[in-house]
Amino acid sequence: MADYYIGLGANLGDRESLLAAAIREIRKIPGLTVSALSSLYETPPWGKTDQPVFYNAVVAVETQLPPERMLHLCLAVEAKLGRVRREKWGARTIDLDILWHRRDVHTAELQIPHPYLTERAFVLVPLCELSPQLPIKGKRASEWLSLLPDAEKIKK
Ligand SMILES: Nc1ncnc2c1ncn2[C@@H]1O[C@H](COP(=O)(O)OP(=O)(O)OP(=O)(O)O)[C@@H](O)[C@H]1O
Ligand SMILES: Nc1nc2c(c(=O)[nH]1)N=C(CO)CN2
Repeated sequence: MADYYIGLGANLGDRESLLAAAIREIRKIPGLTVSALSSLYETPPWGKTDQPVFYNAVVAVETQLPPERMLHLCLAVEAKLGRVRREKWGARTIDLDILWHRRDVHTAELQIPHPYLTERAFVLVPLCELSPQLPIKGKRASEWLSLLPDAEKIKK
């Protein structure tokens, strides 16, 4: 089990290069190690379905950095890679979400586990590749995934 799991998504531009660039930027952050990378997945848009197909992946991170600092570092990586916020759940060049941390966080700015984690096969499939036993809200990650009907639409 890692200290953090971070979800990466992109559905605009060169999606594979953008995810690779985001992982490079995360690796550059002092005081942090990326200990595992999931496969890259092609995933149908969730939530707002009239937008391009996404690429998604998850990285496992080891660090003592606190969650608020991790959020600001993730937002800085998004800004560096040209993320423009237009609409909720809309198309984006890059999105970094803090999916899970060793301790839960519930502040105005940050919710960990990520509020939609257990509803999103595009997150749970790569997360389960890394850590199927991860405890999330009283169940294992793999149990949450088994409850989702659209898991087979997530392709490596
Ligand atoms: N676990 C989390 N990881 C990242 N951002 C979070 C988290 N919890 C709350 N937030 C807040 O969400 C904001 C980012 O929202 P963003 O525009 O990326 O939403 P979205 O990607 O469209 O939707 P979603 O958050 O459902 O994936 C951040 O500025 C942050 O304050
Ligand atoms: N497949 C997929 N769908 C999404 C994604 C995403 O990363 N992948 N991100 C969203 C908002 O964060 C909304 N919908």
